[in-house]
Amino acid sequence: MTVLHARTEPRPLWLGTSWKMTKTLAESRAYVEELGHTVVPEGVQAFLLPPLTSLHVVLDALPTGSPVLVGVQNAHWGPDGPMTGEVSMTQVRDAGAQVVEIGHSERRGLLGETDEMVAAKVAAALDAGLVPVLCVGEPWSVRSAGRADAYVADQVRSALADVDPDDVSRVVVAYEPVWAIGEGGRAAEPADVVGVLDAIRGAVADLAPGVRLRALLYGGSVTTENATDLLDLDLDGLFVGRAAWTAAGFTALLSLGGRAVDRRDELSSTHQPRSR
Ligand SMILES: O=C[C@H](O)COP(=O)(O)O
Repeated sequence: MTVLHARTEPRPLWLGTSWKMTKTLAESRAYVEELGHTVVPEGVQAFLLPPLTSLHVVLDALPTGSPVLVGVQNAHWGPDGPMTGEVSMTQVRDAGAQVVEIGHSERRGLLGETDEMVAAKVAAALDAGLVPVLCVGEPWSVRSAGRADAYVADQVRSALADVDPDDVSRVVVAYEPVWAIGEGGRAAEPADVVGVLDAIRGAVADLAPGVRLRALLYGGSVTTENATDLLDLDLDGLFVGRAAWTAAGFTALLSLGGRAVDRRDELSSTHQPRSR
């Protein structure tokens, strides 16, 4: 069962995709050219996170004035300098990125990214004027032990430890349970998600009383089949992998996002106090 929530103006519904380690330059250009014909529904904030190699192609191929935000899937926390193979937040900003993904579970689990590195990256992203999309989420062992809420709240507290409370409103958090991501993952049921979203909001309230995140998203095996139920939860959007790796897939999800915005707006208007 899902519970529909009114949209609180002017908060948009975010719908974004990371292409992870897929797509050549030609494939990236073809995707964006196809997407170029899509009108992003009003009230939806779309974002694309191509591989770093395709950043420029994506920026070039988007129509002038496109509302789609473009970013990268990772950057280093340090200043420019001797760090072979890495790129800094300043460098990706200079290359045109507006958004940077931080702390995806594939990087934490497979590439040794620690909570400390994640926290340093969030602070560095904000310093560079980027929108950090901070990924958090529990492995199945933690979920099955009934500790998902506490585990994810700890990840959020740790990642935002070095952030000025006022800047918490510039951070997007994506709740992505590790067991829900990628091939072999299974999408979380709405009931799996709500408690963790509340725990994230609770952790943010402890760190920055009265401050709301820029957006709180869900990600992990999102498809056109489950997006509507997920978008009827009290969250600000979805972060999608495979289902948006074609322009047609992303377009279909944007359209579902537009319908979710309409439902939220309708609900808001029916809850307006009557004028006297
Ligand atoms: O970056 C997106 C998430 O990791 C979800 O990926 P997925 O939708 O392919 O499960």
